[in-house]
Amino acid sequence: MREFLKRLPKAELHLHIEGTLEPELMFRLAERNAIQLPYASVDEARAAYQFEDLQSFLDVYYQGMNVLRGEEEFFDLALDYLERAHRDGVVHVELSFDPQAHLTRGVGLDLQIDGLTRAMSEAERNWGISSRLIMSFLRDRSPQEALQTLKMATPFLDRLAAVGLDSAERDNPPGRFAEVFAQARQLGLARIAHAGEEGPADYIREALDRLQVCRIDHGVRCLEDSALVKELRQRRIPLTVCPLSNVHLKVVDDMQEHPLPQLLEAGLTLTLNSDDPAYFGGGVLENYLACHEAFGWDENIFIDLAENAIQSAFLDEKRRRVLLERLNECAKGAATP
Ligand SMILES: Nc1ncnc2[nH]cnc12
Ligand SMILES: [Zn+2]
Repeated sequence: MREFLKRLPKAELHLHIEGTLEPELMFRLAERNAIQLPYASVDEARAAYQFEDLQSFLDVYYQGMNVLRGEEEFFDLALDYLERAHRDGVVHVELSFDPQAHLTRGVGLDLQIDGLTRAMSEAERNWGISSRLIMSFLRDRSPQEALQTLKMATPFLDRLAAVGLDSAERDNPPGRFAEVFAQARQLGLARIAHAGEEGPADYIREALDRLQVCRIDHGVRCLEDSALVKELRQRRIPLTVCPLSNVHLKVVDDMQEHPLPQLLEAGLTLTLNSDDPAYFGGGVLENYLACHEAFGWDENIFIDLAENAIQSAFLDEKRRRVLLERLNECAKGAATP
């Protein structure tokens, strides 16, 4: 199955580029910039990646990104990840970044976006992998700061596919960000938001109604509201589910307890993603494999999920057709049901 899942042309729609920072690269970048890390070694850093919930992870995640000081570090981070993704059979990535987490450390938005997009172009040239950039607002900071960040992004709008909303979900409902999402909409940007990861099903509804999002990141708690499930199904709103992340952040006890089979049974448009692969035990391929091991899913289910991701991606129609064609070729070689 690993070989089949590796060959399957996968699109990844939920990926925080800062969450791809492997300890090896963290140490290299720390040395380059003479930064003292709170870990004595790569092994010690990895051993510290034990989380109780989303907040305990975010504390480590924001600390780790301290080594990203200039354009070169953003470039190295993204190129390092895109090469790994390519080796795992990922053909398209939509990578989110958290500009406020860098602006507050004095790193300019131009350096962040230049470094990331330079790596994205190089990855496309080197390995044929396509990618888009999503600018996320931090929901545990003020709506005013999000508005300022959007304003700052005006010169770079042509390099952004969408805006997103992430960070600590509890007690930070999406509605707080209605104004900045309305402005993003007026600027022609698509909108997505994390909702229903740790927060209640109501936050998913609020993201749909007040932020007018076209995709929900996570969304696993939608099952608590059957009317919402019906709406998500009827409107074919994609959920970008990240099973290994949910296990590592104790949203669920283990893979066997993950609600993915119920979400599938409910007829929802699901995609599988890695969220923060450096912290949660692997990339998108490992997430596909974990589902095979936990639920016994066969090739046909993974073909459907891979198709959902390609159909739900911010892709031009020509590239979408190419990827669907590659998926078809791969499916022909798969076992028939
Ligand atoms: N899983 C997650 N939830 C919310 N914000 C995040 N930022 C990085 N990973 C995240
Ligand atoms: Zn996420």
